[in-house]
Amino acid sequence: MNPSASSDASACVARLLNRYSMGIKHLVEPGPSEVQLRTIIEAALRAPDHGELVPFRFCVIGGAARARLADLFEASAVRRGKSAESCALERERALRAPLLIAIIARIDLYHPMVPAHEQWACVGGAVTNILNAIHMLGFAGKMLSGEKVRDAEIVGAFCQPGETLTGWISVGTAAKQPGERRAKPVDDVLSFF
Ligand SMILES: Cc1cc2nc3c(=O)[nH]c(=O)nc-3n(C[C@H](O)[C@H](O)[C@H](O)COP(=O)(O)O)c2cc1C
Repeated sequence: MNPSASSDASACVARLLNRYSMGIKHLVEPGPSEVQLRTIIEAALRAPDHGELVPFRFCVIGGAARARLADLFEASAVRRGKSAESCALERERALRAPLLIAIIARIDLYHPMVPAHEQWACVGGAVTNILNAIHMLGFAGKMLSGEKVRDAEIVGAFCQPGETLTGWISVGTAAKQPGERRAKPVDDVLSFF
């Protein structure tokens, strides 16, 4: 550790190492306030962004707007021939958490300097920063996508031409402790050149 790092900074990193996704059925009120939401989006904007392209934008669905999203999710499941049970579950995916953040990628496939994979890396960084900020503010969340991100009607509700609907981060307060997680050893991914 850098000797100039404060004990506060160490505590922050320790907290980051405890970040986990929480299933939507365990996300309850309260969700973040508007001020907290803006902080969360500021964190997203700190993702490493080659060329400062900001290859993403966000659309928040909270309160009564979730019912409109539930209608969209359900109609998509019906179109895909899902069972009544699956269709009901799709409604729940929109209604359970206090708030959802749609992640909309804006990838410039023909950018002369920044290839698409670098822009996607930035989108991933934004998603991670959102999840970390949610966690650091005492909330919990989970990113979900599924087949419906490719449903033309749902895509049309969120995206302009050329944009990609990446999924939704559900956000709320965790109603339970996280379950046991599979260990991911550092040595499996770390080498020195
Ligand atoms: C773009 C993206 C889409 C995802 N879509 C789904 C999904 O549709 N269903 C799912 O179970 N997990 C999905 N995940 C994974 C979960 O959000 C979560 O990361 C995973 O369950 C591991 O949990 P952890 O974040 O606690 O490590 C997605 C993750 C990302 C980044």
